[in-house]
Amino acid sequence: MSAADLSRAQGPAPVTGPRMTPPGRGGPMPIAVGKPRNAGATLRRLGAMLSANRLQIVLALSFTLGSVTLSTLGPWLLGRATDLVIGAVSASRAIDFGALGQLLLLVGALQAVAAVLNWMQAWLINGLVQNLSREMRRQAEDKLARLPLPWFDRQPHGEVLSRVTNDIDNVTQSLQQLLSQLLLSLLHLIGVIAMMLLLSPLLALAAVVSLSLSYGLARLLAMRSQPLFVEQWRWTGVLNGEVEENYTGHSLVKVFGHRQRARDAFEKSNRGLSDNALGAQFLSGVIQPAILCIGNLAYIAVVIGGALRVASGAMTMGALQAFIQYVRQLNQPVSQISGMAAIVQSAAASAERIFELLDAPEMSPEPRQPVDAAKPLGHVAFEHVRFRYDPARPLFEDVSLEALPGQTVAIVGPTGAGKTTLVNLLMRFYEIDGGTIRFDGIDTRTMAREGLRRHFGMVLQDAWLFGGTIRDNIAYGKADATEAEILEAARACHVDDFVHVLPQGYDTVLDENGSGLSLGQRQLLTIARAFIARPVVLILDEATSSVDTRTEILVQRAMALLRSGRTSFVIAHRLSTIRDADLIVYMENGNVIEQGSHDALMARRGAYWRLDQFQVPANA
Ligand SMILES: Nc1ncnc2c1ncn2[C@@H]1O[C@H](COP(=O)(O)OP(=O)(O)OP(=O)(O)O)[C@@H](O)[C@H]1O
Repeated sequence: MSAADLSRAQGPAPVTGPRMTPPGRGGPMPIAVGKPRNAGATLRRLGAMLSANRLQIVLALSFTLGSVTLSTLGPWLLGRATDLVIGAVSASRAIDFGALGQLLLLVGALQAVAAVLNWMQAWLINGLVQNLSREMRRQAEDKLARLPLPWFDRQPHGEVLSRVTNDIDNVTQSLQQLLSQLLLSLLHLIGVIAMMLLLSPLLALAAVVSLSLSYGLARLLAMRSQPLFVEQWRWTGVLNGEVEENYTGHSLVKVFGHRQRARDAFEKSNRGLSDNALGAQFLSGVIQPAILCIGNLAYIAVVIGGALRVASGAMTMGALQAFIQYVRQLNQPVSQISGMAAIVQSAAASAERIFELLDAPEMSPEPRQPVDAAKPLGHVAFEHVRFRYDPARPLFEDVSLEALPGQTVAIVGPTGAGKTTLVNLLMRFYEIDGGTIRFDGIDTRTMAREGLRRHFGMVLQDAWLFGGTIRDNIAYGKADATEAEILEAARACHVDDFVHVLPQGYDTVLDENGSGLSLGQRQLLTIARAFIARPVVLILDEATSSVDTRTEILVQRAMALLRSGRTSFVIAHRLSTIRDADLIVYMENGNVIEQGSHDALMARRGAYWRLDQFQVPANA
């Protein structure tokens, strides 16, 4: 059995993925996660999740409205101040500095209040979105623990990890932007257009026409650049894959003389990436200058038209000044709103992937009143067990075997025989389709999964360690392990032999690959971990990988000690190590072909005998 089987049960580790740069927009970028299938329904569901904090949303909306209204009044009041000065000068009157001061103070106060309201809405929305993000992570984490292993089999690991990390992250960042900026920009746009219409409907029309032109052009360029961005990220993925493959298989690439082929493939991907990135960046880079250019032309038209209206007395100088300021403010909300479409799409696609995970069918529910063995003895029995991973591919059709308390049962057979599957079913990583598996006479389906698994200890081929000290790695087997127990386990399993020569001893920090320790040492460490847990039933997956002879003897010795006095299932790859097992079960294509003691099976001269003959030279 590989550690992958176990790690599937233990859930994912974080990964990061590429982020996509949409045209003409700064700030956090949406991830290239594809198009949502049903954006409307997904956004409604997101909205329903957000509506749990209705009060915060209403407050944030009110603050935004207040902030935009106050800041939009600024240019108009300044225009009135200008008219006050010009009116006094042209009528050769003294300037009313009192009124002027009041107007300027009012503008300053309005801007200050608007800034405070703006800050408060950002703070509220930040809290709102972070709450949602935390809730989504919590739900995803809970869900992963409830999903059956077959679900994980169908998903690439990276895909699951990406949903829990990148997608939630993307939804959070996008919502943050959407909620704070979209509304602000929309209200700002409405406010500015309303003020312009009030000041001069004719000039307002000219400004709105120019605005529509810039928007149309921006959309056209964005549509052209979009496929190039998609290609850019596709090539980035290909290139990343190649770099990873060539880096991890560096020596193999060289040994098999594939260096030139790897270089050619890399060159192709590298060119694909740079060509598409160049096109995408060029088109998206043109958007801002084009908008700016149209905006400037409109600005000139407004200034000339406005000046003519002032000259004809249809408009005051202050009104023109205010109008020009509003024209200047028009572009920003428009470009922000146009960039939001990409964020909405990206957020909806990510949210859809998260909801897919949250809605995936779960494991069969736990029994209402789970049964457990009061004094577990370790009696395990498979009774006519039927099981298929794939309904169309038969595997276990009628498997029966029994391990009495304290017995060692060795499971042997060619690759793909079903040895790991037997363990998967025993631990209820998968549910059987028929028959019964009993633990101390209790049908395991009537036990809680956690409760059942507590009786088992596993030592797998791929010695699974986690980032932490050697002490932590041993103590992982027992939550409240004392120092004396850790030392006892370490000594019994020959871990102490190599740890006491390490400069940091038991405080030596390992990474999750256990680098710094040999394979044999890592195996000894996992044996010590099982030793300290003192489970009733042991599952040992014998190492096939070669370790040096001395370490192998130590591993064998530690495993033998671990087995003594407890029921053990040993997935054996070398028959020499299981000759003294109480029961040897020979499997092939999911069927138990033979079972009995070594001597009995040898006497039968069947499949086991043939396997033994085949292995003799290796064992000799
Ligand atoms: N998660 C899975 N989904 C679908 N089929 C699977 C899954 N795991 C194993 N199988 C299939 O079930 C059969 C038994 O596999 P299993 O891993 O139990 O064999 P094994 O005897 O442990 O092999 P090995 O000695 O190579 O580890 C194989 O045909 C395998 O392809």
